[in-house]
Amino acid sequence: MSIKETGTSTPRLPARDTWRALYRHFRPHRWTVALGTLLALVGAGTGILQPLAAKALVERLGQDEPVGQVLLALTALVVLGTAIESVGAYVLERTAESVVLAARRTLIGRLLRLRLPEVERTQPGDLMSRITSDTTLLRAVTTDSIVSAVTGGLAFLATLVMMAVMDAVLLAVTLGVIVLIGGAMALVMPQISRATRRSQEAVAEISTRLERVFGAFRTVKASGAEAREAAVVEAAAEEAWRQGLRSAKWQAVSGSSVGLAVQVSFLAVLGIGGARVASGAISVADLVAFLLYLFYLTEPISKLVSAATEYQVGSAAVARIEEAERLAAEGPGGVVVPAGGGPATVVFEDVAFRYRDDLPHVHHGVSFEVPGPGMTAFVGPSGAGKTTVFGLVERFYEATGGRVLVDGRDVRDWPLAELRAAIGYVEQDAPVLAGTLRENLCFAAPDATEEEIREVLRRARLDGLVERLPEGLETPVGHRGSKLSGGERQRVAVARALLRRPRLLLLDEATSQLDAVNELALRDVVAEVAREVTVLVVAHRLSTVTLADRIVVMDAGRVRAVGTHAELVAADPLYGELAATQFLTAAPG
Ligand SMILES: Nc1ncnc2c1ncn2[C@@H]1O[C@H](COP(=O)(O)OP(=O)(O)OP(=O)(O)O)[C@@H](O)[C@H]1O
Repeated sequence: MSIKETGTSTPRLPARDTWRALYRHFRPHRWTVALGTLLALVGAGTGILQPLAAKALVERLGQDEPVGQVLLALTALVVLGTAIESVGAYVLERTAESVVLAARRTLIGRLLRLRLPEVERTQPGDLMSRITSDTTLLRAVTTDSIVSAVTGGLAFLATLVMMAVMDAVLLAVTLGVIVLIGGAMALVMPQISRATRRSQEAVAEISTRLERVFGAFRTVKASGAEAREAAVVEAAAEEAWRQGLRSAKWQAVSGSSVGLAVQVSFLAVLGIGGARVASGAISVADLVAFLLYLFYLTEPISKLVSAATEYQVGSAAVARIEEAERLAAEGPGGVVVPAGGGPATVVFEDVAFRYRDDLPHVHHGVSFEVPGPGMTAFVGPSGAGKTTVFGLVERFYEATGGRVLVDGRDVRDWPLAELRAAIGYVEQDAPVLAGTLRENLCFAAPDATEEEIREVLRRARLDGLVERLPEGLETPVGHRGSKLSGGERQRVAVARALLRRPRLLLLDEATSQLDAVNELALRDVVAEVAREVTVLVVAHRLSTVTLADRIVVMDAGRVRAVGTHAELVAADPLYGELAATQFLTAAPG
């Protein structure tokens, strides 16, 4: 698998897998594509009948016979042919759109359920471009190219039969030339696929880079990095352009090779056919008819070549789509109504954990017990593994050793959605999503009533803010809540978690200081909640831990002491040292 943290090079799928993957996208639409193909054939058939009708019309005119009926038939043929062709074109376009929609649906469903470690080793911009850009390349290969292959293939075979009837020797000459030039084209085709793949990777790189810039726009500006970042995005855009040109060049080569095949065949047939006419093997009329058929071959061969070209483009896209679909995802989620019940218990039994196989362990046998309710604070130097505890409780990651128990049940045995429904989680940097304040509050509890929202706003001391905002709860908060202050964002995140009515609240305290009034207010809210609910806080401030019923002191991936503030000040030198600074996050010791 190669959707990497840096670079997005996609491996080429083996030909059999490409076929299988493309067929999977095409299969649900096979009957509509068949209908589209049939309509295209019928449309072409009425086209062939039109000259016959025109001929009949002219003959009747010459013989002074009534032409009303023939004229009517001719008009009907023209109208019918046009109508059938447009219906056929619509059916195919519609199918193409449906193929893209189905591929997008599958990818969206999959990517939104990705496991966290998978997301962390990929680039969001790259994943997004697989949904938006790569899927569109499936359009042609699952519809137009099939119609071209079928209609072109049939016309090609029919013409060959006619040519065989005329003269088998000249047919062999023609086929010889076509096979030669076809062989040369087989070498060109993979170039189109490679260029398309690289072009798509460059497009993904543009998304990735832009995502990085807009994700930290203030920092980009403050660092004066606009020009440097623009240059990198432009370089990716230029690479997409370069690869687009490469693909166009190879497509032009393959397109012109059709003309070349026919021209060379023409000369070969003319030479050999002339000799056969001279020897009396065939007549001049046969030779002329054969040459006419030869030129008639141009269109079907063009269709076959364009089908093969579209296949190459599609195979590049399908490789990138397949790759994203194979990333590890969690089971189906869905909104689970919290089962209710009392405060949860949390137990860590000798938990060992590392984020990746190639990284050192972050937890080396972490053990503690949290009987609900009440507040348990986790303190320790930065990087000690406190936030990681929350990641394991939520089962964003799985322990590599030991057990994590919630309510006495291993988190691996919980239905995931049910486990998470029991938990309210406030991340350290309190993410707020683009959208309105109401959408943010109800994000974890879509069915919350107005009364519940009002109550939670009051508890999180957000009621004043809502009154001040011009559109109240319906005010948009900007990308990542950029229109709110840091403290407001934090309180929105707490309110959101509370609205979920959790049995277990995980609160990762922000390292930045809230203003004194808000800090006290938030502390009171958490203390109040802790009376009924199990609250785990990664604490960075002394004011938080003094309220805690239990403090877990962590250091370098181990629990070094558990106790109350008074007990730990007396018994644990590291805690004593941290507490003396008032601010509980020290540099790793
Ligand atoms: N997603 C991740 N992938 C790889 N390593 C990670 C990841 N998250 C954290 N780490 C590493 O794991 C270690 C523990 O991180 P953790 O966030 O649990 O520390 P912490 O005790 O909460 O620190 P702080 O108080 O600074 O928030 C750190 O060394 C960190 O670099």
